[in-house]
Amino acid sequence: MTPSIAFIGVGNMARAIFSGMLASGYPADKIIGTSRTPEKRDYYHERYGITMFADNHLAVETAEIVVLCVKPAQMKAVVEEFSEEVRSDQLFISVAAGVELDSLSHWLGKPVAVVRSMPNTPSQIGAGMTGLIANKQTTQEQKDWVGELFASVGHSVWVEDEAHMHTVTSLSGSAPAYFFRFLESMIKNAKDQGLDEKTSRELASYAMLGAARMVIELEEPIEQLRKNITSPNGTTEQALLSFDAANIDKIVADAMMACANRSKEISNDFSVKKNK
Ligand SMILES: NC(=O)C1=CN([C@@H]2O[C@H](COP(=O)(O)OP(=O)(O)OC[C@H]3O[C@@H](n4cnc5c(N)ncnc54)[C@H](OP(=O)(O)O)[C@@H]3O)[C@@H](O)[C@H]2O)C=CC1
Ligand SMILES: O=C(O)[C@@H]1CCC=N1
Repeated sequence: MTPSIAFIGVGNMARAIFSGMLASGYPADKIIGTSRTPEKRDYYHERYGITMFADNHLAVETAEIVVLCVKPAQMKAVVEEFSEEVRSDQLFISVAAGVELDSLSHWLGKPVAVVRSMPNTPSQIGAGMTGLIANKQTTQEQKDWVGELFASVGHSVWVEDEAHMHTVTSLSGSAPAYFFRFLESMIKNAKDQGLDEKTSRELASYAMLGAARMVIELEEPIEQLRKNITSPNGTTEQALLSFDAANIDKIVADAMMACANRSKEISNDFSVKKNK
């Protein structure tokens, strides 16, 4: 039987996941969301047909699976507030950056299955990528179910070491924003060169999609795929020389480390272990 699933805190990430689930056939009457804002509750109910509650207690009481989608700084207060309602047969999935399994388990107040995930917003169109790690209370059956849930909105990988979730955040969780930022720069330059916005957007985004599909679908080294485009003394070579002159490896490494380090800071700020 299809389990009922509650999203606590419907914002960008919750919407990306449940709209991907709906598109892949998950019944709307099995999806609950919560928000403190009446207009948002009306909007999500009307737009997606899901049940929207103001009351997190009611959502947790009603659901078999609870997906925690509030901001990291809100997580402790939100979880502790409904912890009385937590049942030991429920499964909790957090999407929050940096918030550790131990902290979530502690705030939930009883031994219960908890999965920490790091999804990304392309889940909204079934093209998500999610990193996952489970606590020891999570059964293989529950892990399989979580795998299926994230498979319905894209792909997922399990990691063994929770420290790797910082890397996952910097590599796939936040990464769509890096690519959007790169596209924004490319489109801006194409417009500066005289092309219109719509044509520039289409050309740049299909080039990005095509490149990503080649990496995924052809089992060739990425370096070789790059070399195949780079004619000696041709046009691409000049662009790549310009990237190298600006030290692209350092630019990317600095950005990814800044992201991963922020994830570590969030972990430290909310860690039950470290703040005992
Ligand atoms: N956006 C992304 O790309 C990704 C985000 N994440 C994680 O997802 C989580 C949410 O991020 P995001 O969706 O971007 O943030 P949003 O601000 O878009 O969504 C959070 C939502 O939580 C709701 N909320 C806050 N407090 C409560 C409460 N007490 N009860 C019910 N609802 C509440 C807010 O709605 P209201 O004020 O109406 O209640 C808000 O819409 C974060 O922990 C983030 O780390 C993870 C991976 C990627
Ligand atoms: O920026 C953030 O904190 C969230 C987590 C990963 C993507 N967005």
